Amino acid sequence: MKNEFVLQACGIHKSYHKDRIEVPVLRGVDVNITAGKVNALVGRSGSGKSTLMHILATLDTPDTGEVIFQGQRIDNASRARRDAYRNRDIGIIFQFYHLLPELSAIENVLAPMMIGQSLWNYFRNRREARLRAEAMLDRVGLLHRATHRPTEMSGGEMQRAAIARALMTDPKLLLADEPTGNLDTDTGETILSLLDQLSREENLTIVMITHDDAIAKSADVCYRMQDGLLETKKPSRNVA
Ligand SMILES: Nc1ncnc2c1ncn2[C@@H]1O[C@H](COP(=O)(O)OP(=O)(O)OP(=O)(O)O)[C@@H](O)[C@H]1O
Repeated sequence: MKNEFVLQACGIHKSYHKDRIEVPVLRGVDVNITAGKVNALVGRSGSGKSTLMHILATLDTPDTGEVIFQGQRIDNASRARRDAYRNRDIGIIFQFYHLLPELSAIENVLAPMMIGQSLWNYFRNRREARLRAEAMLDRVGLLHRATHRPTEMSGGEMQRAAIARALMTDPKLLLADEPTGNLDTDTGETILSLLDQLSREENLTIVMITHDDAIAKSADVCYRMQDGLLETKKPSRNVA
């Protein structure tokens, strides 16, 4: 089926080396990320979820194996192509938001455009970028906090700002590493519903890493990381 899987990884092996001892983490991971769905990668702490996410984001390279985005290999693509993939094709959000403390919410949303000068080419001019930033803050329900700095926002608001920043280039795919890991249960649920809504309304594919089975079960598709391998795909909402 064309485009059923927006992102695929096959035969991913990854070991770390510490004090000349090999620490195998991924031992042949295969994953097919279903387009337009919320895909959860669940596993206990230390099982290798973040390692896999970094490889999917091309922030790290596998020892062996392939990462394929929209049918094209991305793990061994040129540096320029990998940069474009990270900066435009996908959005990334993290547990601790990674906002710059001295910038307001809207400046944080615009920050990747300021730092990566080439990203300015994505917009015709600064005004267009600013309008897009305002629209994305509005999309995540944070426009009323546009001028607030991170210390003047709640955890949920900071994560909304990070989501708005990730949406700036209209990515196909959002990678989320424990997006609710630093939030209380209720705030976490509102962020999960926002991600769910974005997936359904914008046809955005979401890959969400979590150690929490309850969160994983709320996803459309769930994969479990165990002993360096990813268990077969299951429709999580049907799992007891
Ligand atoms: N740079 C490194 N050098 C050596 N070992 C590492 C390194 N980074 C991670 N590890 C080890 O690799 C394993 C997997 O780490 P990873 O962060 O991918 O797990 P995780 O499932 O995301 O865990 P958590 O849910 O606690 O964040 C862990 O046992 C960790 O100690």
